Amino acid sequence: MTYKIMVLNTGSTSTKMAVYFDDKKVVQREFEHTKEFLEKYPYMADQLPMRQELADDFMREAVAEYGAFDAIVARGGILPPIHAGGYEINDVMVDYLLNVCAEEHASNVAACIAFELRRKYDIPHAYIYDGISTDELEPVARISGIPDMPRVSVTHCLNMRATAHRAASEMGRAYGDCTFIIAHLGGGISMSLHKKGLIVDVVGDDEGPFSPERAGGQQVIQLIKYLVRKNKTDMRDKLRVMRGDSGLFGYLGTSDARRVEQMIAAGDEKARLVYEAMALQIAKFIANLAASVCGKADAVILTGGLAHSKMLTDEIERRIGFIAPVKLYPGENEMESLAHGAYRILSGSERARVFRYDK
Ligand SMILES: Nc1ncnc2c1ncn2[C@@H]1O[C@H](COP(=O)(O)OP(=O)(O)OP(=O)(O)O)[C@@H](O)[C@H]1O
Ligand SMILES: CCCC(=O)O
Repeated sequence: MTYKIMVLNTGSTSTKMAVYFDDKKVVQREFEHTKEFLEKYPYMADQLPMRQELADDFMREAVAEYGAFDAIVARGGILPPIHAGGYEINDVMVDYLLNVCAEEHASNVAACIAFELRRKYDIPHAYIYDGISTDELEPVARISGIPDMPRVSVTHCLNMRATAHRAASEMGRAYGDCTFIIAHLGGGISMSLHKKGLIVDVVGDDEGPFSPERAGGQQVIQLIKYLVRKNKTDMRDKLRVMRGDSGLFGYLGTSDARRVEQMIAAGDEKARLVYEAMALQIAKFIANLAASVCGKADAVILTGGLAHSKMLTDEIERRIGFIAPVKLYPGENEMESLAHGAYRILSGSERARVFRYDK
């Protein structure tokens, strides 16, 4: 039997959908949303009807072409801490994402759309997989310094965990036997430490290096003073400082690293300084995770779109090559990772969990 799987990924600048038969991609479509276009939606939830309509159109065409689907799988949003792997999307999860979650993130609407498509097209299952709030931190990694504000794990878990499995398999080893430090270098940057099959420590996108469009970790007192000075009053304004308006974009007016490299090649010294600073910060936070395992890692893995950049990866490797061999897995493979997760659940090698939330 062949499983038909619809994949849905709502990103900050696009809505991507794909049809998979088992673990093979049949077709993918990407709907781009420009920054200017999205400006008219004050909150992420406001984008729901627009993205829902796009997804519905694609779903309708896909059902007409391929018949009924067995599952739809969506990128998980900012949920309370969850386990790695798959969860069945239920009304509790949708209610949390729409009405409880205070943090804006493009992936928050994916599960809501998938739940509705499941109902409308009578699809037996709707899942999220390796959601961004996957949290397997060791107790020692939870201690933040503020007793009633423990560290949480919010990362590009989907790509990093899939990449860790791929690297282990290419090394002829079981994932659970490897220790990897993984850096997802995308529009946002986050990192994770994989040990004995668990993600035991992380560097979140708001505590690590700055990235093409995000601020990364800051000197906290300076940040508080800055937000007050700039009169950033509501949560959305504050979050835009952290995610969207900062990083390469804030300094150089572009979040496209390829453009930044062209600027450097043309002799732009500011672009060179900022790009070098980003590489240095990435290297420092990789070393930060190395401390958690006393430097005993099997590999440092660089993934995400920026891992295509030789200028950047060479500079990172120059600084942290002493920790472990550096492996490159450029790109983000999110659609494939979602589809493969759903396929493993449908074919019985993994089980989907039930999402619960106690108010
Ligand atoms: N060949 C390349 N050389 C240098 N940089 C590249 C290359 N290809 C992509 N990038 C850069 O990678 C970054 C985007 O990475 P990616 O596509 O993984 O991020 P995203 O999906 O937009 O965001 P996120 O990963 O936070 O969800 C951009 O800065 C882009 O310019
Ligand atoms: C760091 C949170 C994951 C994401 O932004 O995609």
